[in-house]
Formats: sequence, structure tokens, C-alpha cells
Amino acid sequence: MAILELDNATVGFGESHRRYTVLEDANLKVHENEFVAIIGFSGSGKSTLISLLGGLVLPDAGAVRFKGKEAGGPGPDRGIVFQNYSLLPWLTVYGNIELAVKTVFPQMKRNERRDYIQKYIDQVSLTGSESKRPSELSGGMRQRLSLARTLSMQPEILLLDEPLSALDALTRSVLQDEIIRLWEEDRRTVVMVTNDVDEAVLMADRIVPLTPGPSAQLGREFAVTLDRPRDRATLNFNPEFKKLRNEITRYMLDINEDAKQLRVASELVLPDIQPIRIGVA
Ligand SMILES: Nc1ncnc2c1ncn2[C@@H]1O[C@H](COP(=O)(O)OP(=O)(O)OP(=O)(O)O)[C@@H](O)[C@H]1O
Repeated sequence: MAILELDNATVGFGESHRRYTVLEDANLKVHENEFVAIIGFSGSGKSTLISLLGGLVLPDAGAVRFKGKEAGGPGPDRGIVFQNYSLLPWLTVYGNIELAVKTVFPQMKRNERRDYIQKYIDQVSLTGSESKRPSELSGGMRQRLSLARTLSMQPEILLLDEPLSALDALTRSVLQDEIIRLWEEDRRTVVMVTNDVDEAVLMADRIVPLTPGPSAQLGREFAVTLDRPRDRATLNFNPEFKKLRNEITRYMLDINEDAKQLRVASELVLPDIQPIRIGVA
């Protein structure tokens, strides 16, 4: 059974003729311990999809199921890491994690809590920065903190909404490796949204493209069977990696081209003329 499932889920924003349908009849099954990457173009509905899986947005039609039951609103069982970190600026590194831990584990004793928080700070290599505020951290450090805060709540599923897209290429690759390392430690189920095909192939077990919006759906799936651990230095020369990357890129370009043509057809306004029968004397 899938741990998280979208069953013909439809989500839109706005009313009547101004309504914009972001996802329509979207179907997805995420299995326990799997690392799934969703790739899509900008504006296709990736963040909406993560919000839907995390319970921040409810479907207008269809269902989101967690362990076979209607998932409902957000909860600590589905932890989300956002693109823009969403940290509390007045709290320190320690304080940001502490707030989450106190909320999810209110019974935890003070001493135990201190060690527990420190474990997550160490795990994401923020040791020594405990008393810094988010404004004193680099982008990569903020994203590490955001990750540690979410992991400290021990969610059953980690939902990552383009967690690395705001980072420079070098920091991005360091954090990709860290996320993989953390995932390999306990194989928590992960759904990660990205717009980077290479990142998806490097990290995921399965890649599911999101078709361009409006009314986006989850398209043909690609299994990534490359052995783990995957070494980014040699991956570029790996024929299986190159083949998969090319296949996915080609597929994404094709579905984007199809969507463009459909949009042009639906936007084409024909002149409002009537045929006139002219009689010839
Ligand atoms: N709360 C909202 N109200 C109205 N429209 C919305 C809302 N949230 C998203 N949209 C629209 O839904 C579409 C998809 O947005 P979404 O943020 O999910 O895309 P995305 O693929 O994550 O984009 P990006 O890659 O640029 O972050 C966009 O056209 C956006 O304007």
C-alpha cells in the first residue's frame, strides 16, 4: 500500500470565470522509504502539489490519502521544507529547532531536549552556530537549519519544495549530498520537488514529471536504478545516467511543446464573420 497517495486530485484558485485550475485529476502513489522527485517547469504547480501532499491546501475534488486514510490538514507526520526557509528571524538556530520540538514533543524533559536538539544541529553541520539568528547565516546554512527543524519533528514523510533552488551551484551540490546522506541513514520517505533533471537523477529512486499547467497532471514515470551511493564525479561519464537524463529532458521538452501548441489553439481568436450567399444573376 502507498504511504501517501493522490487519487484524481484537483486543485484550483479563484472563482467562476477567473478560476485557474492548477492540478486536475492528478494521481500519484508514494511508497514507504522511497525517494521520489517531482520535476516540472516554473509555474507548473509544483509548490501547489507539495502543499496538497502536506495538507496546506485541500483538494477541490479527488483525495489525498496518508496510509490509506483521508489525509486532512497539516500535521507533524508530513514535514515540509520550503524553498524560502520560513525560519523565525527573532529566534536563534537552537531556538528555531526548540520551538518545533516543544510543539511536537511537549513531554520531553529539558535535559533530554537539549541533547536531542544538539543532535539535529550536529547532523546538519551547524555545530558552533547554535546562538546565531537566521540573518547571520548563509543561504546554505539557513536551508540546513530548515531541514534540521523539520527532521527534529520526526515526520514519517519529508516533503521538500525546491529546497536547493535558491543556492549557488557549489552549496547546492554539498547540500544534495547531505540530504542523500541523511536519507540513507534512516530511509525516511521523501518527496522532493525540483526543476533540475540532474539533481532528480542524482538523488531519487523514481522521477515523476509534472505536465505544464494549467490543469497539470503527473506524467510518465522514470525509475532510477543507478547504484547507491552515487558519485557525482563519475556520474557524468556513466552511460545509464546520461541516457536517463537525455530521455527525461526530451520528454519534458516534448510535453512543454505540446502544451504550448494547445495554449495557442485555445487562445487563437477567430474573426466573427458569417458566410454570405451571393446569388449570380
Ligand atoms: N494561492 C494562490 N492563489 C491564486 N493562484 C495561485 C495560488 N498559488 C498558486 N497559484 C497559481 O498556480 C500556478 C502554479 O503555482 P505554483 O507555485 O504551484 O507553481 P510552481 O511550479 O511551484 O512554480 P515555481 O517553480 O515558479 O515556484 C501559478 O500560475 C500560480 O500563479
